[in-house]
Amino acid sequence: MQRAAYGLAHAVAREVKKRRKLAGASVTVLVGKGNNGGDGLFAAALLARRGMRTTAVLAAAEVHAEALAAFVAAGGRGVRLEAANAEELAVLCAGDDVIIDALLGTGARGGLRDASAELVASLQELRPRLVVACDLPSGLDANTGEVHWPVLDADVTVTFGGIKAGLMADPGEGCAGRVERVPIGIEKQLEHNSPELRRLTASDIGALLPNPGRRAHKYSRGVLGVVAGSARFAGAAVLSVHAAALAGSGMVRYLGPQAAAQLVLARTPEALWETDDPGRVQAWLLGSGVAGEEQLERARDAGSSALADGLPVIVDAGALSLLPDRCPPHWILTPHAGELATLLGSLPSTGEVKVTRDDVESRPLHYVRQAAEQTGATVLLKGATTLVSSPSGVVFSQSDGTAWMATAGSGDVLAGVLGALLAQAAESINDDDGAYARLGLKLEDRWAALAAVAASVHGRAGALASANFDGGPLTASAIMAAVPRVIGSLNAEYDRTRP
Ligand SMILES: NC(=O)C1=CN([C@@H]2O[C@H](COP(=O)(O)OP(=O)(O)OC[C@H]3O[C@@H](n4cnc5c(N)ncnc54)[C@H](OP(=O)(O)O)[C@@H]3O)[C@@H](O)[C@H]2O)[C@@H](O)CC1
Ligand SMILES: [K+]
Repeated sequence: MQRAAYGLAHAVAREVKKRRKLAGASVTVLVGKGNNGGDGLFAAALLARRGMRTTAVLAAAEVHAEALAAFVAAGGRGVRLEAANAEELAVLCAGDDVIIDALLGTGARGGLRDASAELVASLQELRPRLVVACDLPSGLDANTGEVHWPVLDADVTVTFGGIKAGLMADPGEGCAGRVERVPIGIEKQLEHNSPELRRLTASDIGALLPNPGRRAHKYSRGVLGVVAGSARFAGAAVLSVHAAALAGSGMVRYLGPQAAAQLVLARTPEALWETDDPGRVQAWLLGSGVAGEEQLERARDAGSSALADGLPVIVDAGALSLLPDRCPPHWILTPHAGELATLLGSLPSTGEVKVTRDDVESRPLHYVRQAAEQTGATVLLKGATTLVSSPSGVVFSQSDGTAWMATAGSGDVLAGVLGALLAQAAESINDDDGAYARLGLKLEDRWAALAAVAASVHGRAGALASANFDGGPLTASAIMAAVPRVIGSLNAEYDRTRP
């Protein structure tokens, strides 16, 4: 607990010092009855000793006794929270330089109640200057990222030991701000619990990105077949094919109506337009912008032959209605929340329960796992945080992008990037015993890991492109244009640092 409190106090002091002098700055810690409140009080005691004006709002009749004694001994002032003073205290706290949220931690059942809920709801409206959450924002489920409102949005979350799953899945991650981990000596124990939710780091991604060998030629580099776009949504074909070319496929074969093909070839003269049997491909991308019977039929045919030949397939947008009864794990579905709700509703195994877009958005981790389990496919659920579930239940979470990436065509670019990686990795992924094994990835979870690599490359490309415009807005084309540089720098960084 002392290590946790020290780490928390250190982070709070650093954040305050970015804005003003520490001595004389005001901090209020919101204290619940458990050890989370204890961490908050010990941290506040350390901050009091560094000259901050410290107040503790005690939200329970009994709080961590030893921590309260340390806090009082350091000169801190305690105020008891009651229904009658919740609003008034909210106004007072909102004027502070920083608030520490130590109401509920990993021992919480459900969300904030009564006066605590009232205090936090009012505070959230008053938009405090700086909020640091102790371990996790109170009201978050540490294991799922599900949220019991109200929650006080944190600027920084200082979390102890391992990064909880609930800080890597929305809507929880969206409340946590920047997450910082403080090691407290229990990390070795955590490593032995099989990690069910993983986030790949830049060096993991560098290790998994396909790299052409010297003897590579365009066929060995991975040929991607694409059934995307339609007369109405031709842009999806243009974007997905071009993104696939930029992300390193050896060749892209496009199948679709002439009008869309002309636009595809105008943007990507390297692509081939196939009017009948497309010949050899290593992987398929089906569905982005696909509409109308003729193009759906092409997607259906390509899907059937891929299934027969054991080829990996990305199933996006329009093709999500064409799934076989059971998909293999090397079929990667790429829905957004609304499409996932529709997909779940269409599966006989879901039964009578109606799943809505809102349901998926409030419990993305739950539903992405459910979809992977029910379909047998790997499922990539797009969002600010992208979750990829392997049918085994192992989930990857990547959150490398910017909010500007929620723009038309962004998903088509992701599908193209994933297609390129899949085509390049298809022939080696099952017998690769190096990179994947070194990261402790089981054979069955490799497709999910590769999809997470694509999500991260896409996110990083968006972040880089936006940074090029000083953090400004993006088009899908701008995201796409940054993809080669992101892949290049991840590879270069990995080469510099690899073991
Ligand atoms: N684990 C570790 O190794 C380390 C843990 N550390 C720290 O400990 C924290 C976990 O502490 P914790 O277990 O005491 O849980 P925490 O959330 O503070 O209190 C829960 C208490 O509140 C109650 N309660 C429950 N739900 C409620 C609700 N909705 N509304 C109101 N009350 C509610 C419930 O009591 P009950 O109602 O059951 O009597 C329960 O006793 C963790 O987040 C981290 O900060 C670190 O110091 C380092 C090492
Ligand atoms: K907390």
